[in-house]
Amino acid sequence: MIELKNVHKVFKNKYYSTEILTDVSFSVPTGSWTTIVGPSGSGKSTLLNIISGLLPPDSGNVSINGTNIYQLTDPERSELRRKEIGFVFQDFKLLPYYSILDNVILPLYYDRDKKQLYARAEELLNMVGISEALFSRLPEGLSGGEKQRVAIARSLIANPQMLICDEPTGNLDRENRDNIVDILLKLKNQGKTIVLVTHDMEIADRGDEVYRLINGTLTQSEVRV
Ligand SMILES: Nc1ncnc2c1ncn2[C@@H]1O[C@H](COP(=O)(O)OP(=O)(O)OP(=O)(O)O)[C@@H](O)[C@H]1O
Repeated sequence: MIELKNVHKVFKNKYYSTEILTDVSFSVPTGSWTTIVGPSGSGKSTLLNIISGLLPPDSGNVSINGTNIYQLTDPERSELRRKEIGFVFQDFKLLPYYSILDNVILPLYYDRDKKQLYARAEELLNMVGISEALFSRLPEGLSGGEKQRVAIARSLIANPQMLICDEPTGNLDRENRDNIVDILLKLKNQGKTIVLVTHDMEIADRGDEVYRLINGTLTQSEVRV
């Protein structure tokens, strides 16, 4: 369960002060899919960064399974992030000079048995529909949809409970988008908790809960988009 209570965030320096989140409270039950929509610049990525322990709020609480993540030390928070949260981004963020298989194992490269790690990576790549013929390619040899499927496999390498997805289908055509949505639904049905930001109203409709972020606050969408 992810819980945010009265989260407030201002970006400021000596020239400006911009209040991005005024008072955000919501919770995401374990094993559910929550979608966040909102205008460009409304603070959706900022909110994801706060939820995932990358950006402390100015006030308010963020807890994951009852632990206030900003009361943890930095190393404890990094460890929680590494083990419990998988990330999927619009631009895939695959490393260009590593093979597909190596991209998938990289998050755990230094602390797991390599043989087991490669076996798990192969299993994950199979699960997202990437054929073995692609395992040794560099990312540049893949289509956008394939890259995103590899990125999802990478996000699962540590078997995290949560997936944070920032516009995961923003660079994809309709067919690939639907394919990624199907994979995410399958993961949700396996018990993963998904928090997804999108501009695509058709995807928003696939989640269990939809929130709109407008003027610094989050409101639950009463009518499904
Ligand atoms: N580190 C920062 N310092 C100052 N302002 C920032 C910083 N990060 C984000 N912002 C500003 O906060 C606002 C919200 O940004 P954010 O990226 O969270 O919006 P978003 O809703 O995800 O936008 P989009 O849909 O366009 O990706 C924007 O006006 C952005 O310029």
